[in-house]
Amino acid sequence: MKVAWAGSRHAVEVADRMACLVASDPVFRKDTRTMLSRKELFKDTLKKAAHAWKRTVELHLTEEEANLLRLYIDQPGYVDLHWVMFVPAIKGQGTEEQQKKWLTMAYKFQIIGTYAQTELGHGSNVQGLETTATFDPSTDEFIMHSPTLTSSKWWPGGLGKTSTHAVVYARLITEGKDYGIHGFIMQLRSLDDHSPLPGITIGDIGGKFGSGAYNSMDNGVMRLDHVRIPRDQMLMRLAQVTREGKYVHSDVPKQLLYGTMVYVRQTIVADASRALSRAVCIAVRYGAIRKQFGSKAGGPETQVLNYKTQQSRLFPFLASAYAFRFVGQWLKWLYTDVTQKLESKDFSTLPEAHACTAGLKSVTTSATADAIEECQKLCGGHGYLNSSGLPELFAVNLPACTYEGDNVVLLLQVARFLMKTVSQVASGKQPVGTTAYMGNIQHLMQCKSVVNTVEDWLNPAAIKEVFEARALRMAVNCAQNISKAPSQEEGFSELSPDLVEAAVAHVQLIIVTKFIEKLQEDILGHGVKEQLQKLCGIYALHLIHNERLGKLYAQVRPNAVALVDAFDYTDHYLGSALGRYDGDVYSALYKEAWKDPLNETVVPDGYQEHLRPLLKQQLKLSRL
Ligand SMILES: CC/C=C\C/C=C\C/C=C\C/C=C\CC/C=C/C(=O)SCCNC(=O)CCNC(=O)[C@H](O)C(C)(C)COP(=O)(O)OP(=O)(O)OC[C@H]1O[C@@H](n2cnc3c(N)ncnc32)[C@H](O)[C@@H]1OP(=O)(O)O
Ligand SMILES: Cc1cc2nc3c(=O)[nH]c(=O)nc-3n(C[C@H](O)[C@H](O)[C@H](O)COP(=O)(O)OP(=O)(O)OC[C@H]3O[C@@H](n4cnc5c(N)ncnc54)[C@H](O)[C@@H]3O)c2cc1C
Repeated sequence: MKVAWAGSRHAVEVADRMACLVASDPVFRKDTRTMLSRKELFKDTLKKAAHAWKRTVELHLTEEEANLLRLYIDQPGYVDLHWVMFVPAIKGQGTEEQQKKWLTMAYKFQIIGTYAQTELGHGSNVQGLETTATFDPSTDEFIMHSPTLTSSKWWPGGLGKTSTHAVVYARLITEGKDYGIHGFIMQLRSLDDHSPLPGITIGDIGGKFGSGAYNSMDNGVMRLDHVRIPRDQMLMRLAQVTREGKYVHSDVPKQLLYGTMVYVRQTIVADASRALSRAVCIAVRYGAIRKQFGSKAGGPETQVLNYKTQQSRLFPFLASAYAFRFVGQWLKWLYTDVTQKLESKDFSTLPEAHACTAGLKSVTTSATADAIEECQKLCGGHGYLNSSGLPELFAVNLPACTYEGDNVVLLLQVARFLMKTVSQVASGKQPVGTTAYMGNIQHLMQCKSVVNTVEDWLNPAAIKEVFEARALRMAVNCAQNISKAPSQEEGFSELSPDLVEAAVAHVQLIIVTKFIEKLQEDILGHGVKEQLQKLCGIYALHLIHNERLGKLYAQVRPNAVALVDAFDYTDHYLGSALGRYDGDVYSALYKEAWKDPLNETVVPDGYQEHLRPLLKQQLKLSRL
């Protein structure tokens, strides 16, 4: 099962090696992270990032190994933005010459970069950004400027205190005309003493949700006051400004400007499955250890995992973790395929790639955030302790519902794609890829489900047809209702809640389909495929019909702990007293409690000042 989860034997081996490297290095300790002040936490992040880089160089780690090392350190920081957004933005939007110049420095960490798109006034509406980049032909430079308070860059990770450079998104103005949003490389801080360059005001935007968690990241604010940069720092793969100031657009779709977001959304699906699997691992292992009430008077107490209510709340998350993992692996393949096509100037699959990455990012991160919260409840009181690992896991993953595109805004993008596809089908065009099922409209609009029993849900053809019919009927229903509205735009706006539901149904169909396709592969190991078939059934059925699931849960229960062991997480990475591999939960909880700064003294600070006078006062009053 470990191989099925990881994707290959090689993936299991390299992940194990990197996880152990991190777990065995004292610099990467994280058990007291939630007790650090913001300043201490930030400094700890700087230390860990520098140490990780030192180890990467010393051990000559490959890119794959270095990425895993960063993942297992498990502490958001400026390096995430550098590798996940700054480098990909230059790769996707820079010319070969620009890539050579900037990536050479970025790969050696001679510069640290971030992705500065969002502003105080606009995040979702990228076309509404206000920062300007005005070309000055007299000096061959762009003047980068924040004309209003709301144009302040706001949120970019690593911007606050660390980044030396950024890809900054701004409105390109040349020859008096506004050509809309483009990317520019800017140096922000001195490479000698790290002070901001003239004209740049820069800082951290302040503490965020939860203790520890995303507070290790210095999300930043930046204002630009007529800062000049050379013309060749405009990213010029998609469009150029000539020496004379002429704007020239390449013959590529302008949406490629959004390419970095497509790339990152795809990686976020993998992150979501990992976060969900960690929460499920904690809740399942703890559920096997925690006992409450006896079945008979004097008999042994019951493991809480054996309660049917516990199973019906938890096993759909277990199934979802596997479902998201497999769809994430497929999405990575899709992204690679689209990128290769783009390189040979085939842009035909770009809209589908956008819809798939946007939709899957949205559905998987929303489900993951909800599930982590529920796992806290599934662990009872102990789940609410920081030492359970769940509060921090929740706080770190909650913003994934917002960053890289608000989840509702992204589902509306999927809905827009679906409405276009429905209208193309109506005019006789055969849809392809993940919308190919819409071509089967006559049948799917009328067919009746052949699913009657739990066993029917293990029949892939039956499952797929149910999900196809549901997604298609919801999309067609929306399209019909939009066509009755005074205008397309008004109809879309009025029906947006229904459109979001239709988009979710389409995305869930993709997830179910990719799970089924995974089951058609050669899967080694005794009983592994059978367990995955049950999980696929649970994932599909829990979205449609909760009542019939009890039988499947009972079949999964004997292997529940093994199914989470297959995630192959070290105790260090899981970071949970409740989810420990050895099950020694109570000693761990007890030991963790004594690490809290409040326990440094037996009598707390503040006793003499506040508590003692109060108690004495009350004592005096009672004696009167
Ligand atoms: C150890 C670490 C632990 C935990 C951390 C875990 C993981 C960390 C990993 C990664 C993440 C790291 C850090 C997070 C950092 C976060 C960064 C950010 O948030 S960056 C900012 C991201 N911002 C957004 O996503 C903004 C969202 N808005 C948009 O994308 C667009 O504006 C929107 C699509 C909503 C609207 O675009 P617009 O042009 O205004 O409108 P329109 O709808 O008309 O679209 C026009 C046309 O273009 C098509 N299209 C839109 N987007 C894309 C795209 N990306 N690709 C291709 N095509 C696109 C759209 O469909 C339409 O097409 P048609 O005209 O209909 O054909
Ligand atoms: C932790 C974190 C890290 C981030 N890192 C970065 C970074 O590194 N670089 C960067 O540039 N940005 C970053 N961001 C910013 C992030 O990309 C934006 O916050 C995100 O795109 C959402 O935009 P917004 O904040 O403007 O939300 P808004 O668009 O203001 O959303 C507010 C509400 O309005 C709703 N809404 C908005 N538009 C519509 C619509 N058309 N129809 C229906 N409902 C709508 C949304 O659903 C939401 O409920 C980060 C954000 C966070 C939280």
